[in-house]
Amino acid sequence: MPSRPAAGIHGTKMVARDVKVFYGAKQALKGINLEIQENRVMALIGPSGCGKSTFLRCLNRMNDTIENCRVEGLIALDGEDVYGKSIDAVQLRARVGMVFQKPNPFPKSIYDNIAYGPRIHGIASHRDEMDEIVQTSLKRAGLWNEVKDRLREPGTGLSGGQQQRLCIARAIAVSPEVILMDEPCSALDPIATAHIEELIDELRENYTIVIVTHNMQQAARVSQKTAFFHLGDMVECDDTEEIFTNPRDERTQGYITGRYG
Ligand SMILES: Nc1ncnc2c1ncn2[C@@H]1O[C@H](COP(=O)(O)OP(=O)(O)OP(=O)(O)O)[C@@H](O)[C@H]1O
Repeated sequence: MPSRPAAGIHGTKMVARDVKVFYGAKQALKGINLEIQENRVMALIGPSGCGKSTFLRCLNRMNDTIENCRVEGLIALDGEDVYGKSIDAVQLRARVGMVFQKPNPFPKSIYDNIAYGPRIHGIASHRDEMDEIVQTSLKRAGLWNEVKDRLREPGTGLSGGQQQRLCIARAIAVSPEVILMDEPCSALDPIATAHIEELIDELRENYTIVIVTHNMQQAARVSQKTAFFHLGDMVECDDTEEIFTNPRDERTQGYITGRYG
């Protein structure tokens, strides 16, 4: 296996500058500045309600779908403002895919769950090409061997852990550059969780990953960078090891030692 690139040589994939988010009159994010490096996993941690999911949803404009939500500031992908007028949110979400807390396969076959995105984005023109995409996506998500003989069966018939890997395969099928994961293991048992964590580690060779997690061990296991959020602020962001062994801010220290949150 080729050795992983050393820390520090990863380019910046996404940037947040002074990002503020409001739900009606209530401010949920107070001016977030963050850089997300490519081919790395960034974990977003912090007490419930601090704004982790809100921030994650800014990165692929999922907040657009929430009626009273307003976003200010800059979010850039490869230097381009994702809220810019020329950016189509559907195309953006193909580049910045998302996996949710609860596995949410479509009520379709395993095959069609994967083929759905490539179909609507016109990615495959022939059946053979689509078969190839389905197979590659399921392989990358570590699910192929378990489902290759039942591709026409419903995705909802899989176990929870398999369904989550199906959702990851579905995200991968449209060749995203960034994958956002919002507590992807919280509905899974420890074995399925270990499987997803291994997968995340493999996926970072090809994708940039941002994961929200409440599980501190998980953040420590899967991420190279960690950002700690508190009451709508991003308090500190550093190498994961540094955050967990030598945090600079006492709020981070309080959270990782379990004093609150
Ligand atoms: N759709 C919404 N409408 C109104 N307020 C919202 C909405 N979504 C989130 N909020 C509020 O914004 C703040 C941040 O919420 P968010 O879900 O981003 O936090 P979080 O850190 O992801 O929390 P958790 O860890 O509990 O999932 C909270 O005060 C929450 O109540």
